[in-house]
Amino acid sequence: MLTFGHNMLKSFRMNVFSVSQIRDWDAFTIAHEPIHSIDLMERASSAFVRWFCARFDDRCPVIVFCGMGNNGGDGLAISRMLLQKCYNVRTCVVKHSPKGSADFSRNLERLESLTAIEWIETAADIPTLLSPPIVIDALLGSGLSRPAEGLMAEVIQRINDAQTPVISVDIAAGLFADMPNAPSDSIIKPTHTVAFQCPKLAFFQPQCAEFVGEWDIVSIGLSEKYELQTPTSYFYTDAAIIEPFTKARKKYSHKGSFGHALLIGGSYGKIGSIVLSAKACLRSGAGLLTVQAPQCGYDIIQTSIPEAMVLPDWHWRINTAVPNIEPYSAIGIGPGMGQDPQTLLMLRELLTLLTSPIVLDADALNLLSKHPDMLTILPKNSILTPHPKELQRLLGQSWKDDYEKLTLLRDFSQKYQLIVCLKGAHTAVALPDGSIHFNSTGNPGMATGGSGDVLTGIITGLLAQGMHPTDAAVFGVFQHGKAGDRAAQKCTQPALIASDIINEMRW
Ligand SMILES: NC(=O)C1=CN([C@@H]2O[C@H](COP(=O)(O)OP(=O)(O)OC[C@H]3O[C@@H](n4cnc5c(N)ncnc54)[C@H](OP(=O)(O)O)[C@@H]3O)[C@@H](O)[C@H]2O)[C@@H](O)CC1
Ligand SMILES: Nc1ncnc2c1ncn2[C@@H]1O[C@H](COP(=O)(O)OP(=O)(O)O)[C@@H](O)[C@H]1O
Ligand SMILES: [K+]
Repeated sequence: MLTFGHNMLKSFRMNVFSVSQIRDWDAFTIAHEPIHSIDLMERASSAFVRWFCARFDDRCPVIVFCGMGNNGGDGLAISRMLLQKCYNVRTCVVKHSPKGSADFSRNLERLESLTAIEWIETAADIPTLLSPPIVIDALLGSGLSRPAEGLMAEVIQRINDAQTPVISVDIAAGLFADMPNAPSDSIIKPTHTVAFQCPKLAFFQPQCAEFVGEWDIVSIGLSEKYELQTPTSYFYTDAAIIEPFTKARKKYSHKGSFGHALLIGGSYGKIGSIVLSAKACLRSGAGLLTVQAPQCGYDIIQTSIPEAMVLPDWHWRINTAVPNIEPYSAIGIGPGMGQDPQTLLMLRELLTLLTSPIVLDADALNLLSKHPDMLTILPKNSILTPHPKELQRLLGQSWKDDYEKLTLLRDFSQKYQLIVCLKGAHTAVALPDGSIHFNSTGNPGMATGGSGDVLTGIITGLLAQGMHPTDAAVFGVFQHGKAGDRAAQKCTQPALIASDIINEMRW
């Protein structure tokens, strides 16, 4: 009867590899394509140059700072290509090592025949960045083996002090790609990072935000075979996710074909939360929706969402009644619900009745945090949508850095076999198989009361239509952010309110 059922996520995601996997990917491509490493560097550099030239014209003076590893080699090749396109380019190389990598040295020879290289051997050699050029940072890439120190740290500091756009090649110099830096480390603060082939884990960590800036991925044609055969736990959900879910509705489908969702929430003064969830749930395509809310919400919901049915609680201010769950294909609970002891009893009783996954948000999560024994009775693949504070409460502990946060998130999701959507920029969806899926959509305009309630409604609506819980979570998070992006385009980020996200939902 329902449209979706099996997990379609598998073939529509981008892998996020570790540094050592990226190194192996490089080597695999070199061996199997086959291609010489110097030609792969040429491919990477021209991909960067295409990105660059599409955004900055040849009137902008450019200064390329290079190290002596392969990231520096990229920088030298980028300098040559920009010179050949008539850009005004200076190339500075930081002499941090007696000898450069082989491909660095080849590119040095190639560039020296076109222009003079400025060597930085002491702090006195660092050029003054007075009339701000655009800086290209090819100082250090994914091969960073220790924090930048000495002369390298000095160069990084001087670039950061200059008020100028900085574009990092592959990753900002000094930033570890997949482990935490110390707070005192010297790291470039780029306006943009242009990464080769796949994002680095650091790009998704709030603590790395100023060391990443805006980022883009450029393809450099690394082996598809390697990507398919190499296991990873981290994935990036980009626009390709939409493809399998954009099927037209069948001609003779009817409202019964698209499930019946039940949303439980709202309390006196917070009926708006469940109204937002309800509207989003209907817009997600659910065939029917019932909302269970306290008596005080009855008129509000009937008036503001005539499309929804209402199951009023006998209690005026809070939810207390355990619903008959039989008619519903999915249930979402929590927005605006409050944490009254009677509501807790209802939640506990409801959980014992469930046989299929449920969506839990807001106060349902807070009640779970206070009574963690209930976590063990949640059906496998139930979907939790905490923001970081709610996650902290669920875990009963905080984390020392964002990398530890991901480990704790994964352990929690695997321990209880739950899907956990940790909300924020790049919402991280942790699945019971141990994988974590970072979202690509959304914007800071969505940091406004009610945005999360909208997400609960969307995921519940997708689940009600029979979508696999994994797909409902990852796809729902993606579409929620996408609608938020459309809304921000229309009304700007500060003016965006949660209702705008609902109004911009499209499938
Ligand atoms: N597959 C791809 O994506 C492709 C990647 N490519 C490019 O290769 C880059 C990775 O290159 P990479 O491995 O040579 O490393 P890179 O970052 O240049 O630095 C290593 C050098 O720096 C040194 N060093 C380390 N830490 C240091 C520190 N703190 N302070 C000072 N020195 C330090 C280290 O020497 P060590 O002293 O550790 O022996 C070594 O000499 C990658 O980011 C991308 O730009 C493309 O060309 C082709 C396709
Ligand atoms: N800076 C941001 N970038 C992208 N998305 C964001 C950002 N801030 C918040 N969001 C999104 O907005 C929603 C906020 O949810 P939540 O914190 O639960 O808000 P509320 O409780 O007010 O509904 C989440 O889906 C989150 O991913
Ligand atoms: K770099």
